[in-house]
Amino acid sequence: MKHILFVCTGNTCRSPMAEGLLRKLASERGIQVDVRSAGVAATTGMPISRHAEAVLRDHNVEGPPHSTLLSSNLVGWADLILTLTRSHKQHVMQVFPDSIHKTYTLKEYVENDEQVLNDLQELDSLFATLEMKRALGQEILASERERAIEIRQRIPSFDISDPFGGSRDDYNIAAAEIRTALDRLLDKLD
Ligand SMILES: N[C@@H](Cc1ccc(OP(=O)(O)O)cc1)C(=O)O
Repeated sequence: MKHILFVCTGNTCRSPMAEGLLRKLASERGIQVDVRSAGVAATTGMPISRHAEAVLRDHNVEGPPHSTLLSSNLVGWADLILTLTRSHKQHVMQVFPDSIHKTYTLKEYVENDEQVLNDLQELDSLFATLEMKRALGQEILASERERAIEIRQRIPSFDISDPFGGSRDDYNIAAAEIRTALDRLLDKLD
C-alpha cells in the first residue's frame, strides 16, 4: 500500500484537510492508500484548527487528532511526500536530502502540462545549484539568477494558500483547491 505524507507549515489547517479528504476520496474509489500529515514548523500535539475540523466534519471525515512536527521517521515512512506549497517542498528537500526523489508539491505532482513540468525540473535543479553555491560561498552568476526569475515568472503558482487565521470561507476555498488536486491524484494512482 502506498504511504502518502502531506506537509504544510503548522499541520493544523491544510495538510490535515488533505489527509482526511484523501482518505475519504480514496476509500470511495476503492484505492488503497495510507495517509499521514505533518508540518515543517508544527508543534506536535496542537489541536487541528476548528475550521479545518468543521470542513472535514462536513465531508464526514476525521482528520488527525493533533498536529505533528515533520520528522525523519515520517519522511522515511513515506513513499510519496506532497507539500502544500513550493517553500514546504524546498524545506523538506533541504532538511531531508534523501527525500528529493519522492517530494513534490501536491499541485505539481498532478500537473500534466509537459512545458510546465520541464520548467519545474529546471527550476529545481537551478535552485539546488544556487543553494550549493551559497553554502560553499561560491559566486552566483547573474545569468543563473535571471534564469530562475524568468522561469518563476512564467509558471503558474503551485501553492495552496494558507487559510490560517482566516474565515470559514477561506478554509472552504483551500479545501476545494485541495480536493480538485486530490481527484487528479487519485486518477494518477488508479
Ligand atoms: N505554527 C505557526 C502558525 C501556523 C499554524 C498553521 C498554519 O497553517 P497550516 O497548518 O496550513 O500550515 C500556518 C502557520 C505558529 O507557530 O504560529
